Amino acid sequence: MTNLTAPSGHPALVVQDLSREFSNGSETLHILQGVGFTANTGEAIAITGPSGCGKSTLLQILGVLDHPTSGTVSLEGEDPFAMDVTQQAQFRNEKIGFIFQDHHLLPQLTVLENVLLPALPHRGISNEVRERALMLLDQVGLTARMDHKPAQLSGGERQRTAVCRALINRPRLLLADEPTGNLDPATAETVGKLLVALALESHSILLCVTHSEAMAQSYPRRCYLKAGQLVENP
Ligand SMILES: Nc1ncnc2c1ncn2[C@@H]1O[C@H](COP(=O)(O)OP(=O)(O)OP(=O)(O)O)[C@@H](O)[C@H]1O
Repeated sequence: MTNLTAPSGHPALVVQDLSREFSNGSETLHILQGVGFTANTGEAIAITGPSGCGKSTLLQILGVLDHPTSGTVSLEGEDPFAMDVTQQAQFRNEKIGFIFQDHHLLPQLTVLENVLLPALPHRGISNEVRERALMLLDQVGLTARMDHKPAQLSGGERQRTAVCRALINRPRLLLADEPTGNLDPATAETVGKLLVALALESHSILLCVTHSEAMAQSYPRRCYLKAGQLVENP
């Protein structure tokens, strides 16, 4: 399914037969129905599909913020759903980066402090971590803004900060849910390109849910979620 292989010869991310059901009173909603795919380090995959088909649900499961009804997920050989909640929290913090439609920055912290935040429980704020934060901020053009608070930034600047924050720990898996959905088309294109470039440079797997056909077309690999199934390169 993929061209690249991880050093071990196994795909870095293996998703098998993933299902998710929700109970709404007497009704059972079958949202994901046997989703399976593999991805390797350095891959960027766009995920599209109709509203309500389960795109966010899939990202929530892969980000260990939700759990599957059945099926398995393996990231670099680790199964997060075989872990207890403390191990899951550590796994999430160390291995996964998130970018949402809304920036979710903490308003009382500066841009730099927001970017450094995920490193605190993981590695602490060493010189190396601080240098990485400064390097990321430089790459997204926010060096001059690093002491500003989120309220002082534009929407695009806030999302660029969120991209840096998601990448500070060099996550193995970067999950982006409509990351440019609140931005105007030109800013969306800029932020979208930065996201892909920085994810690849950080050797992450990027999974990006988008409603933007233009953004999806710019990805080397595209998947479509429909009727609970994930289809490659529609
Ligand atoms: N906790 C829950 N309980 C019951 N139903 C849920 C729950 N979470 C999600 N759903 C349902 O699962 C379906 C898929 O939701 P999801 O948010 O994953 O879709 P989506 O493809 O991301 O949609 P959109 O493109 O509109 O954001 C929806 O019908 C939603 O109502």
